[in-house]
Amino acid sequence: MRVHVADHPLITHKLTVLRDATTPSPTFRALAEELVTLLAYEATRGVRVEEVVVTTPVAQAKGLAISSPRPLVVPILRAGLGMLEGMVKLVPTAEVGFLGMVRNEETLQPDIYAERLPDDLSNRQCFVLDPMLATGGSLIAAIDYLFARGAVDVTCVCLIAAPEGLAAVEAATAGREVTIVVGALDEKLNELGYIVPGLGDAGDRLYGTV
Ligand SMILES: O=P(O)(O)OC[C@H]1O[C@H](OP(=O)(O)OP(=O)(O)O)[C@H](O)[C@@H]1O
Ligand SMILES: O=c1cc[nH]c(=O)[nH]1
Ligand SMILES: [Mg+2]
Repeated sequence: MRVHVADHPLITHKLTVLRDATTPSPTFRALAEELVTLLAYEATRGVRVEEVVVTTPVAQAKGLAISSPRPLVVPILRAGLGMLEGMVKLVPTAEVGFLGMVRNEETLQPDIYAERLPDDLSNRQCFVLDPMLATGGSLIAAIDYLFARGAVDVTCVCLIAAPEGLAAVEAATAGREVTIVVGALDEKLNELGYIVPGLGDAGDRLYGTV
């Protein structure tokens, strides 16, 4: 598994405002979107492309175009939806599929409650969006789901990860083509399974349920 922890002052600055408990939902949503666009730059480093030639007003120029089949972007509902616009801004031709997952707050086990994905993901590059990688249970279930459908490689874009969750994803996906791009690697999980210091419940903060 390849892990890239973003080390850029702009990303850390935006994450700092996001973490602040006094940041209201509208600002939180705007920042989450901006952060994804910055992280997507790194996450799409390995996007499959093919050589093309275009005619400029002066001459022919060799260039690159995203190749077929198009990348598939999969936000994990609910919180991952707050990252979708930022990602498709950068890759407007991507197809979008959805996975709805909720973590049982007592057992911390993920449950898939909705799915809208192409049936066949063979030969597809998938980009999973979920702001929080805590125990890793949700991301592991999402990655397993995509590989079971035929995906060939999965890149996950997260805003904040806990070391415990990252290690769990690494152990569960050994031998498969998985990349994690994350804005910050935090200290630990607390006894409730929340990332410390983290930013609280990303879904609640995005959608104003607290
Ligand atoms: O790594 P894990 O321990 O599995 O936790 C991370 C998951 O928890 C949050 O979703 P949540 O279940 O709160 O659903 P929501 O997005 O609807 O709030 C988050 O968006 C991840 O999907
Ligand atoms: O810290 C956490 C852990 C799981 N889900 C969240 O939204 N935040
Ligand atoms: Mg939540």
